[in-house]
Amino acid sequence: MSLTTPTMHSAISISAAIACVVVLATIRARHRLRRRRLPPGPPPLPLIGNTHQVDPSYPWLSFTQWKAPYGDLVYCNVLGQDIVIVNSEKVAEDLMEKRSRNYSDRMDMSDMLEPYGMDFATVLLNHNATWQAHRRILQQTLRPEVVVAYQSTQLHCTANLTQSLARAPSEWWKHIRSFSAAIVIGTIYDHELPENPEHDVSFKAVLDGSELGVIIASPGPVALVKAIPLVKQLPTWMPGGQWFNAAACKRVFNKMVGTPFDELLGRIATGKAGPCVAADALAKFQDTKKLENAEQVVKDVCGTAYSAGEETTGSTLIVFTLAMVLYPDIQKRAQDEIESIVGSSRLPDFNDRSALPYIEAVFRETLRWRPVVPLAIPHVAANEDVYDGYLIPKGAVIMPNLWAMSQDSTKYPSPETFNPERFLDATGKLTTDTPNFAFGFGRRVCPGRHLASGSVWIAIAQILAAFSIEKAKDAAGNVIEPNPGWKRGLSSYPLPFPCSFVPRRH
Ligand code: HEM
Repeated sequence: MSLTTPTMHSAISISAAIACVVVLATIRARHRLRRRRLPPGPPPLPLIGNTHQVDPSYPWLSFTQWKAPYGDLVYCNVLGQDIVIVNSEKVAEDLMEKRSRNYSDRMDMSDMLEPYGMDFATVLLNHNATWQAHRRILQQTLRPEVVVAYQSTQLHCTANLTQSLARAPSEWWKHIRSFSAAIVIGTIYDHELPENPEHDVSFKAVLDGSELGVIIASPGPVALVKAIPLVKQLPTWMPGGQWFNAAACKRVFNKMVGTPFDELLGRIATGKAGPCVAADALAKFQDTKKLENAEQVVKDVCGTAYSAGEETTGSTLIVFTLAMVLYPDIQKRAQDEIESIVGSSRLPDFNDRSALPYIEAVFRETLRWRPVVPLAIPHVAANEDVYDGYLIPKGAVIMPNLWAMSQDSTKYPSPETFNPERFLDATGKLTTDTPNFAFGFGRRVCPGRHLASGSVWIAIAQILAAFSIEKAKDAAGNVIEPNPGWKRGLSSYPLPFPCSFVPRRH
C-alpha cells in the first residue's frame, strides 16, 4: 500500500526546508534593518531569542532540541513574529483553558485557505462562527457515549491488523499505518478498505489530500506564499508546482473532501450505510434549523477528521511498538495481566478495559513517553494579555511544548524511561493522572481523543495478547538494537525499524 514512505518524508522535509531557507533569507535581510520595538506596559517575557537556542526552521527541528529546561514560559521573536513557548502543563491550562476566549485563534492563513481550497480544515480555521459550527458537529458525534457505536468497526480493523501481522510480520510498520487509515476512514465514512487499498478511489483521494496538506500548510510554504504571492500560479510542470499551484491543490482537496462523502451519500440513499461519524452528523444536523448549510459543514468536518486522525493514531501505535521492543519486562507484565484476567482462549475486547489497569497504564505511558504531536498546533493570542506579570502581545503565537510537559521530571521522575507504573498507585490501581496534554488544550482540544483512545487501546491489548514484540536478529543470529530515525515536523514518530512480531497463540 502506498502510504507515506520515509523517503517521501525526507523529500518533503528537504523541499520544505529549502523553501523555508529561501524565505528566511529574503525576509531576514529586511528584518535586520528593523529593530524590534517592545510594547509599553508590563515587562516582556524572558527572552530566548538567540538563534542558537531556538532554531527558526521550526518545525523541521528535532523535538529533542526542546529538551533544555528553558522555563515555564519563554518568548522569542522570529522574523518579526512574537512566539511564546509554553513548557508547563499548568501554564498551558491557565492560558488556553482558563483564558480560552483569548487563546483559541490559529495563525493567519488567509493567503492559503480560500486560494488553495483549504478552508474546509477545522484545524486551520480561526476561532469564528464557521469553526464553531465545525466544533459543534465534532463534539456531538465524537462524545464518549457516541463513539461506542464505532467499536464494531474498531474490532473489525484490529482483527485485520493482527491477521496481517501474523501473515507478513516483517511489514509491521505498513500494517499499522494501514490499520490507522482503515479505522479512521471506517469510523468517519463507514468505508471498508479492501486488502490492497491503493486502487480504492476514496482512499487515494484522502491520502493524496492529507499528504498535500502536510506539505502546503507547513510554515515554510505558508511563508513563501505570503512573501511571493505569484507562486500560487507556478505551473504544475515546474519543480514544486504540484504543491504551490493553487488551482491544482484546490482540485486535490475538493476530491479529498468530496469522494468518500459522495460514496457515503450513495450508501445512505440505498439504506446500506452503517454507523459512522458522517452519517450520524447528517442525521443530527441535516434538515434541521440547527446549522446553516449543514451538508457542506459535515462534509468539511469529515475531511478534516480523516487527516487529523489517521497519522496520529498510527504514530501512537508505532511509538508503543518501539517501547515494547525496548522494555521486554514491561511487555511481559502487560501480557501476564491479559492472561490472568482474559485468559488465552479469546482476545481482549472493550468490555475488558476497566479490568486491565496495567494495559491502561501502558496506553497512558505511550501517550506521555513520546507525544506524537510534540509542539501541538500553535494557538494565537487574540488580544494583548498579562500573565504572571509578563506581557503577552496581541497576535503572539502560543506554542504548547507537549514534549517539555512530557519530560517534566517533577511530575514524571526519570522521564526518559518508559514506565507505566507511574500511572498506578501502590495497590496497582490507576491514578487520576491522564496525560491529556497529548491532545492539546482548551476550546481547541482534540475532538477525536475518545475515538483515538478506543482505537489505540484495542490495538495495544490485542497485539499484546497475540504477539511478543522482540528485537530482530540478523542472518548470523545477532540481536539488532533498534535505533530508529524519527519523522520530524508537526507530527513525530519512529520511522520503520527492524523488530519481530512472534505469534503467542497458535
Ligand atoms: C492518538 C491520536 C491523536 C492525537 C495524539 C491527537 C492530538 C491532537 C492535538 C495535539 C491537537 C491540537 C489541539 C490544540 O490545538 O490544542 C489535535 C487537534 C485536532 N484533532 Fe486530534 N489527535 C489524535 C486523534 C484524532 C482523531 C482520531 C481525530 C478525528 C476523528 C482528530 C481530530 C482532530 C481535529 C479535528 C483537531 C483540530 C481541532 C481544532 O482546531 O479545533 N484527532 N489533535
